[in-house]
Amino acid sequence: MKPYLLSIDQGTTSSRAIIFDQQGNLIHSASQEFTQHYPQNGWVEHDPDDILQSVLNTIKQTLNESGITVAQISAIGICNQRETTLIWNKKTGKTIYNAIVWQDRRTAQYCHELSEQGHGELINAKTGLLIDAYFSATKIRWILDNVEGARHAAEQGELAFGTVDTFLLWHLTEGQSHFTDATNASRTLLYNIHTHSWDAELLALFDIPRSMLPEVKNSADDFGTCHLFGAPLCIGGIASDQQAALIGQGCFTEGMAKSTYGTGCFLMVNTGKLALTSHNKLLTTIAYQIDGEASYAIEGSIFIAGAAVQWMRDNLHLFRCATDTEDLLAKTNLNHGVYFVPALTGLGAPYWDPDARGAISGLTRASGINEIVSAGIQSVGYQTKDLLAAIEQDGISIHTMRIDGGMAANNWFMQFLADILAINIERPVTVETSALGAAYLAGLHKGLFDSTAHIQQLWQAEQQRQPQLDREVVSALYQGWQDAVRKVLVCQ
Ligand SMILES: Nc1ncnc2c1ncn2[C@@H]1O[C@H](COP(=O)(O)OP(=O)(O)O)[C@@H](O)[C@H]1O
Ligand SMILES: O=P(O)(O)OC[C@H](O)CO
Repeated sequence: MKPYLLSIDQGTTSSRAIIFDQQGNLIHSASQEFTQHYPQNGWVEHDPDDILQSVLNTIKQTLNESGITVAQISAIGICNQRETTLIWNKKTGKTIYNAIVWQDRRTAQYCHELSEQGHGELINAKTGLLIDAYFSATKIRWILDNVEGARHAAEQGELAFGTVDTFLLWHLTEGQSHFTDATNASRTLLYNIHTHSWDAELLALFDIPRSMLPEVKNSADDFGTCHLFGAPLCIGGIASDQQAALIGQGCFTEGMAKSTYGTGCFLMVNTGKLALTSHNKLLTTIAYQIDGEASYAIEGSIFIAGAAVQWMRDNLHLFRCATDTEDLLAKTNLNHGVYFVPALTGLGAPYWDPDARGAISGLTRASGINEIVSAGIQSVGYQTKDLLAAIEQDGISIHTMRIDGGMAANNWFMQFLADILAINIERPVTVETSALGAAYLAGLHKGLFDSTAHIQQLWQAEQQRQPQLDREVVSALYQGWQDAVRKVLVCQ
C-alpha cells in the first residue's frame, strides 16, 4: 500500500519537502531557507548547490521525522520558483554559473533594445509573455555571452539549460532525465504556447542552441525514477509553483481565480481551453497540461509582496517577525495617508517598469512605524487591485478569489484584500497549495485521482472574508495609491 505523495516545493527563499495523504491532508513537512546573492544592483542569484542540497536535506528530514518510508510513497511531485535559469555541463552535471533568479534585472537594457526593435508583438503572440528580464530567455543568453567558453560549449551540444524543476530532476534521476513540463516551458520566452513546441524563430532571435533545451512533457507524466532515498521513487508530476498553486486551490473551472502571496504575488485566472490575449499587459500562460491537453490562465505578476514585509523587517528593523505585523496593524487607522510603493526590483504587472524604484510618501510628524508597516502591507492589496482592474478591462470578472502563500496567513491583510478589491476572499485549510498541486499531479499520474474534478472536491475553506469597508473610503485610499505609483514610474 502506497498511501502518500511526496512534494518538493523549491521556492525563491526556501525549499520545502511535504508529505500529503490522498485526501490532500498535510502529514509532515520540512523546510530550509537559503542565501540570496545580490552581486550588483538589480542582480539576484542563487547558488545551485544551495538549491539542490536544501531540497535533498528537506526530503531526508521529512522522511525521518514522519516515520513514513519510501515504500509508502506513491510518487514525487515537484513545483518550483519559475523562470530562474540554470545551465550545466551534460557530462559532469556541474553548473557553469549561479542560478539567475526571476527577480534579476541584468538583462533589462537588452529587453529594452528588443522592444525598440519591434519584437514585442511576435513574442507576445507566440509565448503569451511580454519582453522582460523576468523570463528565462535573456538570462540564458546572458550566461552564454558572459561565461568564458559557454557559447562554444553550447554550440557543441555540451550544455543543458533548465528551470529549477529540470535542474532538480536531472540530479534526482542522476542525469537520466532532461525534461520539463509545459507550465515551466511557458515561462521561458522560447516556448510557443499554441503549437506546444520550442519555437525556432525565437531560438534564433535569442541565439540559443536547441540542443540545450529539455523535452517538454505533460504536468502529470513519467518524469523518471529517483533512486537516492533507498528505494525507487517515481517522479510523476511537475508544475511551476504558481500554476501548481492554481491546481492545489482546485481552480480547474474557467473563471476561478487564486492569488499567491509569497516573495511576490501572482494572480491567476483559469481561462480553460482559451489562450486569452490581454490588452492590459497581463500574461497568457499554460495553467497545466494533462493528457496532452493544455489549459490556459491569465496572470498578473507582482515582484514584491511578502518581500516588502521582509524588507521592512530586515532592512528597517521595524518588527522582529512577520507575524508581529498583525498586532501593529490592528492598532493603526487606515487613513494615515502614507503610501509605500515597493518597487524594490522595478514594477511588474500592469506597469512593467524595470527602472522604477521604491518610495515611501505622505509622511508627516504623526507618521511612525505603524503607519509605514501598514502602508507596506496595504501596498500588496493595492497592487492586487491594479491587477484586478486590468483583468476586468480584459473582460473577466472575478467575484471570489482564493489566496495562499506565506503572507495569506495574515488575517488583517486578508480582510484588507476583501475590502479593497470588493470581492470575497477565501483561504483553504491547506495553505501549502503549490506543494499540494504538485502532489495532486503526481497522484493523477499514478491514478490515485481519476480526474481533476475529483481533486476539485477535496478543496476546503478555512476562512472566508467579505468586503465591509465603505466604497467611498476604498476609492479615496486607492486614488492615493495611484498618485503614489505615478511618482515612481520611469516608463510612462
Ligand atoms: N503573518 C505574515 N504577515 C505578512 N507577511 C508574512 C507573514 N508571514 C509570512 N509573510 C511573508 O511571506 C513571505 C514568505 O512566504 P512564502 O510563501 O514562504 O514565500 P516564497 O515561496 O516566495 O519563498 C515572506 O516574504 C514573509 O515576509
Ligand atoms: O518562489 P515564489 O513562491 O516566490 O514564486 C516565484 C514565482 O514562481 C516567480 O515567477
